[in-house]
This record gives sequence, structure tokens and C-alpha cells, in this order.
Amino acid sequence: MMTNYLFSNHDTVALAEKYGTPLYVISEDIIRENLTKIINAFTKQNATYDINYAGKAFLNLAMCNIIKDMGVSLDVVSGGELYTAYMASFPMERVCLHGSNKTVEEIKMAIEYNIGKVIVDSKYELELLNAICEEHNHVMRVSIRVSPGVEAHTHEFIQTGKIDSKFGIPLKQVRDLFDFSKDLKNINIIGLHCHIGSQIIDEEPFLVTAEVMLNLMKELKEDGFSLTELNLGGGFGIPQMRHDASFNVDQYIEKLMSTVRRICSEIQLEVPKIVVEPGRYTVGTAGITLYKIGTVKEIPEIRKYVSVDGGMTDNPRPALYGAVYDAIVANKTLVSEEQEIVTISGRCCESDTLIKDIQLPKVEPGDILAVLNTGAYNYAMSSNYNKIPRPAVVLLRGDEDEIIVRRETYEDIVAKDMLPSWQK
Ligand SMILES: Cc1ncc(COP(=O)(O)O)c(C=O)c1O
Ligand SMILES: N[C@@H](CCCC[NH3+])C(=O)O
Repeated sequence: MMTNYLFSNHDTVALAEKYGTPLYVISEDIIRENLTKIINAFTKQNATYDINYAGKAFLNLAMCNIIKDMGVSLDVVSGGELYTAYMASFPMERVCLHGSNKTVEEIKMAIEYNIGKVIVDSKYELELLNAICEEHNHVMRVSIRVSPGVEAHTHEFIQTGKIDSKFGIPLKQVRDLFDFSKDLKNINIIGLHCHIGSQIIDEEPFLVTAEVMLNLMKELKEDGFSLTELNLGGGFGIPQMRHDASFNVDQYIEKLMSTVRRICSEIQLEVPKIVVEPGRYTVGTAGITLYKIGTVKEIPEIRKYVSVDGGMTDNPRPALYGAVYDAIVANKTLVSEEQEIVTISGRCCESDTLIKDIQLPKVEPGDILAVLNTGAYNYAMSSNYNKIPRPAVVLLRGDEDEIIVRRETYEDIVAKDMLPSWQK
């Protein structure tokens, strides 16, 4: 009887043997299920909507193809992400460029690739974009990122909609910015954008934000600016531990659309197209990371440290945000296994605890640990600290499994190093 942990119907121990560890495993089927939930929720409400997958969560050529195939749009935040989309032949009219400090080169790329939209983050950028578009004889569609002053209950470092934030234009300055934009001939402002933070489970702050933004749209309409699009950003949370609650997308979209319709009728505003930018929700639960257990060190009466062959290089989130993760010993899944509380540490030259005090079956060197829900912001935020090569990414679809990002090698690690002439 097969007792190994199955992820998306694949034997994770066999995957670890086949591709080595650490290994990011991503399920295309789960990505599609997650996106389908959002699509169905909007369709049920008969809404005019768009989904912009936030590529920062996990982006590579294969991911672009999945998003493209599902008819979903893509939000990118850098020239690198833009280039990835371009190389994947992603339909550029479905790409929008974000970023709080876009470079001239990135803006030029956006024009050259003829992308669908730029989300403008400051007055400086609006002028810069207009000037570069003028040089290129181009008119860019634009949404203005507003900082709506709503505080979401999430980690301080990933709250982005409060007034004291580097992101967006403070609510009170937006009308002046629109007034200023009247003379800018090479931009076409079609909507407003906001994003209040990430890993949010409670729908209330989103609904409050929608109200704030619709009232702003109404004021702007009175100033003579008719906007057709309201982008409410991403931020839908995912369960961290196996039994945690998940963000209820269906319920949220239902409440959102009824709130939007009610407010629009109260303030006599046409219902705008609603855009969301789910990054984590799309891929978070679609990924796990497989590690091999090495050193097991017991400090009597204090703690048992179980070290894995990865760490903050492949998952910096516990160190950065105190993020918590759940894990399963992939080759010991029987409930009859003797249990113990251990702390999972990484292999970096840091106290890089991945999971503090987790109950697991008694582990031994060579066991395979599957850390759950690592699909978002793990591969994307990985580094080469300690000159550790990044893991491979394997994609699962049905009963197929294939590498979509190859494992880095030591050659990759030194490939960009150059010696100055005086050392040659
Ligand atoms: C503007 C914007 N949109 C979308 C996202 C995606 O957020 P999440 O992955 O929480 O859905 C982010 C990141 O937090 C963001 O800054
Ligand atoms: N990188 C963050 C989410 C994105 C925040 C920036 N918009 C995380 O891992 O939770």
C-alpha cells in the first residue's frame, strides 16, 4: 500500500528521488482550480471584470503559458517580469506594468512591447511616462494607484494601502493629480488602482476600500474625468496551516459586487469594470517544497533541531515576516507513527528557522520533508545567499511531471563573476 504523501496525486518521495532536493513542486491543476474559483465567482455575479495575475508571486515561461491559456491577464512589476512575459509570447495587451519607481528603460520597454496599461504610482512618474510616450509618439493607457488609507490586518511589512506607505498617491492628493494630468497628451487615464496588502483573510477591509475608491471616482467624475475601471489589487489570503481558514473568494466577490452596485446606484456612478490581482491565492496552495532531512540535533530539555537541505535561500518568508508553515514527513504519513515536536532549520549560516515547534513523526536523516503552501513568494524570492544554488521547479499536470526551471549549478553561481584586469 502506498503510504507516501501524495501532492496533486503525485508521490512526493518519488519526485524527490527523481529530481533531487530541495525541490519546488507546482501543480498546474491546482493553479487552474484556484483561478477557476475566481472566474466562476465573477461569472456568477454577471460582473464586468478582469483578473490580473500578480506575477511577482511566481513567474516563469510555463506560468505565463498557464495564465495565457486561462484567459487571465498579467501584472508585472519589473523589466525582468515584463521580459519573461514577452519571451513567453504572452499577449502584451493583457499585461500591465506596476512599480513604485519604474526606470526609464522599463517604461521604454513597456512602450516598445505595446503593453495594455501602466499603473502610475506618483506625479513624477506620470510626467516621466508622458514625456517618454511623447518621444515615442505613443499614448499609454494608465490607471492611477491610490493609497486609500485602509489598514488591513496583515503583517506590517506587507500592508501597502495605509497612508504612511511608499506606494500610491495619498487619497487627498488624487484630484490635484488628475487636474495636473489634463495637459498631458500622451497618457489616457482609464481607471484607479489600489492594493491594501497581502495575505488578508477578512473581506471587510476590501469592501471598505471599494467604497472609498468609488466615492473618489464619483468626485473625479464631477471634476470631468470619467473612469471605467476600478482595480482593487490582490491580497486574498491562503491557509498557512493545514486546517486554517481560506479566503472565501465566492463570498467575497458576491459581497463586493453587491456593495459596488449598491454604492454606484446611491452615488449615481456607472458600475466600473472590477479588476483583481491575485498572486498568492493563485499559486500559494499550488506549491510545496521538498527537502531532505540531514542533521538532527537534540538539545536536552530545550529543543530538537531538524535541519533540511534548503532554508532561507529558497524560503525567506519565515525570516522576513515571521510566516508560519505546515509540513509533512512525506515518507512517514501513517497516523501510527511515533510523534515528536521539532524545529525545522535551514542550512544557511544564519539561524534560519523554517518552522518552529511542529509536531511530526519521529524523523531521521534521509527522510523527505514536504513544506506546504509554498507556491507563492518562495521561488520568486529565492536567493543565492551562501552561494547556494536555487532549487529546480517541477510542474505537475494530471499524471505528468516536468521541470520548468532547472536547478542551478555551481557553474551558474560563478558564471557572472569577472576578474578585474589587475588580478588576471
Ligand atoms: C499592486 C499589487 N497587486 C497585487 C499584489 C499581489 O498580492 P497577493 O499575492 O497578496 O495577491 C501585490 C503584492 O502584494 C501588489 O503589490
Ligand atoms: N512578498 C510578500 C508579498 C508581496 C508584498 C508586496 N506587494 C510575501 O511574501 O508575503
